[in-house]
Amino acid sequence: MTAPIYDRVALIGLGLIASSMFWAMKRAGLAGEVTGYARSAETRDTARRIGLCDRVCDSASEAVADADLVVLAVPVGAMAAVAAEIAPHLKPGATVTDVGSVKQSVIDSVGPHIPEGVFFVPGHPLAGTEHSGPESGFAELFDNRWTLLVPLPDTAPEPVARLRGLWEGMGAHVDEMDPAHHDLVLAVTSHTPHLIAYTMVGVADDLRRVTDSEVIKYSAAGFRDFTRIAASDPTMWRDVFLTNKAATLEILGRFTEELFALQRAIRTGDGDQLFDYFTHTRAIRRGIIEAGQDTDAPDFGRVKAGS
Ligand SMILES: NC(=O)c1ccc[n+]([C@@H]2O[C@H](COP(=O)([O-])OP(=O)(O)OC[C@H]3O[C@@H](n4cnc5c(N)ncnc54)[C@H](O)[C@@H]3O)[C@@H](O)[C@H]2O)c1
Ligand SMILES: O=C(O)C(=O)C[C@]1(C(=O)O)C=C[C@@H](O)C=C1
Repeated sequence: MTAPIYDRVALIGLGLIASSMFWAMKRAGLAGEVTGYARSAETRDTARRIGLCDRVCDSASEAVADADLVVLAVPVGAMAAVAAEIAPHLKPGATVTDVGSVKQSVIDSVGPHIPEGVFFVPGHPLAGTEHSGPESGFAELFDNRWTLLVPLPDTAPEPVARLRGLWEGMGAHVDEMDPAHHDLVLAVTSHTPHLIAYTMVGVADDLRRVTDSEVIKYSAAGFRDFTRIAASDPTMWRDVFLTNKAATLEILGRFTEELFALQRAIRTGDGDQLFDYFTHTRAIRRGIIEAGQDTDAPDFGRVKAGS
């Protein structure tokens, strides 16, 4: 057990990420008292029942009063309203952070509500599952995963370093990034892949009458992964695409160009083009594993051994 990094932490929104943070903070003794608030009474009741948070409050203002760290863990589209609601109740010297999947829009919509004397350090843990709600969290979610902090240029270093310490204590590796770069990188690695998964599952569903239930019965690993991802929370993902519009449209444009090129290769029977393309992408995957950037990968040992 380490000494607490923050005496009082307030979690606003009690879903997958907030509940995982609570269990991870408790695991390592990183916070004194943790208060929590969620909009629905049902979620607050569930939180009380499962011991999520030391104190579940019936208003956001009560939860943040006297907190040294306030974590906004609601869908990106709800961040601004929550920030406006808590702003008058924040303690001078406190830090407000968020865990939203998009950063520029959170900075633009939350930033103006943060009072003078309160620090705002946006963040994003690159870890999640397709599950949501207060019962979906677990202490190990952030272990060995990245969290990106996106501090504003004029933020003092101390609150950033302290928040970094919290994430490291919860098991994460931490890096800093500027918001535009964050949003572009995530459009490639997370947002567009989710859209592709949603689309592929939609296509399979359209064909349901033709394929009967075979799509599910004979589901190969690739499609099963798509269905898992496509089960993710609709509110969260609606907000991601509405708020990271430019970057996802840019990546989708490039994606469809590549897709059309492959479609043409299939139609014209250009096996060389298909083979070269797949050889190239296989090399990218192997490069990631050889660089030790995905040690969780099941094929880590095999690729390392050169098979
Ligand atoms: N799920 C993931 O994989 C993942 C990963 C990293 C970051 N994120 C981001 O973390 C944030 C939370 O995601 P999650 O997966 O924990 O979601 P979740 O759906 O599990 O939980 C969201 C919580 O916010 C509450 N809420 C919604 N609107 C609210 C409002 N206006 N006021 C107060 N509470 C409100 C909900 O009731 C719920 O308790 C999102 O911004 C998301 O983009 C999610
Ligand atoms: O593992 C999953 O289920 C996720 O989708 C997690 C995931 C991702 O795309 O990697 C989803 C959204 C986030 O903002 C961060 C992580």
